[in-house]
Amino acid sequence: MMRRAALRLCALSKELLIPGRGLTQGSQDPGKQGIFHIQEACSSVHVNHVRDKLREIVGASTNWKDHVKAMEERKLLYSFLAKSQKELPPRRMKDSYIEVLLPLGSEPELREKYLTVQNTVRFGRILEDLDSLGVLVCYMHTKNDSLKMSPLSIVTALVDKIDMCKKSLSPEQDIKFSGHVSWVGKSSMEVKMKMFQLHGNEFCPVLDATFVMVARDAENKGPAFVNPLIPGNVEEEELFRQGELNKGKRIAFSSTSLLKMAPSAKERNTIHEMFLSTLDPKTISFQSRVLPPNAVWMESTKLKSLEVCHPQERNIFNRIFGGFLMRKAYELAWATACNFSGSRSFVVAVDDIMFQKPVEIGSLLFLSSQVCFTQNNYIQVRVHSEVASLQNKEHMTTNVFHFTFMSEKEVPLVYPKTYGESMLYLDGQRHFSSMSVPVSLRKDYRVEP
Ligand SMILES: CCCCCCCCCCCCCC(=O)SCCNC(=O)CCNC(=O)[C@H](O)C(C)(C)COP(=O)(O)OP(=O)(O)OC[C@H]1O[C@@H](n2cnc3c(N)ncnc32)[C@H](O)[C@@H]1OP(=O)(O)O
Repeated sequence: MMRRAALRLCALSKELLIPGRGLTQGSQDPGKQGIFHIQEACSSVHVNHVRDKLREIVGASTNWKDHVKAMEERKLLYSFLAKSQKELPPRRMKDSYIEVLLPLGSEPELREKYLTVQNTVRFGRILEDLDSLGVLVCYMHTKNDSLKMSPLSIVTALVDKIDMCKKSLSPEQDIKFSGHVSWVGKSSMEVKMKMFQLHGNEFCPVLDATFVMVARDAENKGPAFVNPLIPGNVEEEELFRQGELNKGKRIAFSSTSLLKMAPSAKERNTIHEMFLSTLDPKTISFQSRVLPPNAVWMESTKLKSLEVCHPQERNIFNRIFGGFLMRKAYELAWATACNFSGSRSFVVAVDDIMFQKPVEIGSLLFLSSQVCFTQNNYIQVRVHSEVASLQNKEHMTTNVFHFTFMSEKEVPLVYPKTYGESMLYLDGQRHFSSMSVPVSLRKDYRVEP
């Protein structure tokens, strides 16, 4: 079995290609828009093949009943892990570059899975595809042709950001994803991905995403070294430098987290002013609170859901697939935004989704969503996810998700009542301010769950 998987891994890059579905469609050629020009990348992987390929690369079982045996086989791969990063051959960005085709236009039978009732594309499904693509990109970067199967378990650690561009997503036009590793640390890899949709004869950009993936040992128990990355030209050097900066920004963002540090003087002032504006002028008391006009209490915006994590939603390492977690959190966030605004809401940005702990199969997944900040038409929604097992009722946080939506009409302000909610408000404001897509871009743009 290991030998078979090895051969498949070696042949991966060639085999994945679909002849005739190349980069050459349209003048907005994603390869040419990208950082490097890839002569040989003239074909795309079909979206349906991505997961199968991932399964083959790590030798994951196709049936749940075989998962223990498959994991036993992976234990034999420990000896293939590098003892240091220096042992591993450096890679270029083009080595990990992949394109994936989601042929919604040319293969209508694919559409059902991606369709919303408003005849747009389900963003939750796109999140799943991005997650799988990100992992496949990393396996391309770390590919070792002499090995039977990859000794690495590559997991999603962070969705750094996803920015939507202005084009609407039609369920009747082909979509293309591209991605490559843009920065590496010792065991972590930053992956940049783009998404394009066919408009007329051109593939036009619709989304930019940056994920961080982490390589772990064969059983996903500890970190594992990944191949160094050597930038090949000035543009790639800039991308690499940006990756380094992103790491620095993440550390800075986390060290000033409101879980660790008090809010800034300006933020404290904001909260105090909000507090004062909710005091009932008729009673001289800190206790009697009334809402100002056109405002709602933050606590009344909450929505919750529960998922039972069945084996069907497993990833290649027999934990719950990160894309599934994102889709579920996104759909709850979207419902929260629509419920709050009373109108349709469209996702604008996703940022800083940290996968703190793996979710075990069989867990109960509790999602809790609330609006934590608003401005004009914008709604910042935070989803907190916790797991508990049937045996052990203790809840453990696994993820915190941040989504920015735009509503069709102006939305009320949200007011925190407690100190904890005030921190949620400020955290939401920080995430909203870090959004990089210019507000003016979003006119004709519709993406839904
Ligand atoms: C089988 C049939 C099904 C087939 C279908 C399946 C679909 C396909 C599925 C495909 C698969 C889809 C994929 C899935 O479904 S993966 C499932 C979703 N993800 C997870 O479950 C991951 C959960 N989290 C963890 O396990 C840990 O927190 C990890 C492992 C992430 C870190 O653990 P820990 O903190 O103990 O690690 P460390 O201290 O040793 O650091 C190691 C490195 O990691 C870097 N780092 C850490 N955190 C972050 C962060 N937040 N941002 C940026 N970087 C971060 C850190 O800087 C360091 O880098 P470097 O200095 O070494 O470079």
